[in-house]
Amino acid sequence: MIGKLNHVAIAVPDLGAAAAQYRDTLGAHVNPPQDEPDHGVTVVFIDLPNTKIELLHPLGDDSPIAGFLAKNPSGGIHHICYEVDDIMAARDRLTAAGARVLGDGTPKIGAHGKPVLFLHPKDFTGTLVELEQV
Ligand SMILES: CC[C@H](C(=O)O)C(=O)SCCNC(=O)CCNC(=O)[C@H](O)C(C)(C)COP(=O)(O)OP(=O)(O)OC[C@H]1O[C@@H](n2cnc3c(N)ncnc32)[C@H](O)[C@@H]1OP(=O)(O)O
Ligand SMILES: [Co+2]
Repeated sequence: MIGKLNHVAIAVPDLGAAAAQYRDTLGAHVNPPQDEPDHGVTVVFIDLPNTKIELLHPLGDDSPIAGFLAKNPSGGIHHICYEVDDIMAARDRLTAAGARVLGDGTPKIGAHGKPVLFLHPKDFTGTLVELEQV
């Protein structure tokens, strides 16, 4: 069911500083910031030869990553995103297996304009998993 690793997301306290570090210190191709109000974050995608890094910063008062950054003020790896062919079939398979799909189970449109879902970290060895239909 899960396919390629689409991205690894890192929550950061200072988006500009983190983007500059990836651009200048690590020499990576850094894309401009994208506000994603529907998700409560601003994201910066960094293109790597085999996947992407997604830098995340809270947007608005009710960001789902605010708690994570409060617990990890220097930032940290927030989630990993796997690609799936059929997100509804994936959701139904995961729900049947007893995994918690976050929200009401209805995919949202993510930063790449594709449907995404999130799975509770406590059900996947302490790791927040995002699925993106490609
Ligand atoms: C623009 C879309 C973009 C894209 O790629 O397209 C995105 O990726 S948007 C990314 C931001 N959106 C989300 O993360 C949505 C899903 N996340 C959530 O709903 C919350 O973050 C949630 C429910 C995972 C955690 O929320 P919160 O921290 O407020 O809840 P708790 O404090 O109750 O946490 C419960 C429990 O889980 C641990 N936790 C929280 N976040 C993470 C994490 N990222 N990785 C691992 N573990 C996490 C937290 O420490 C609690 O554990 P406990 O042992 O009980 O302390
Ligand atoms: Co993501």
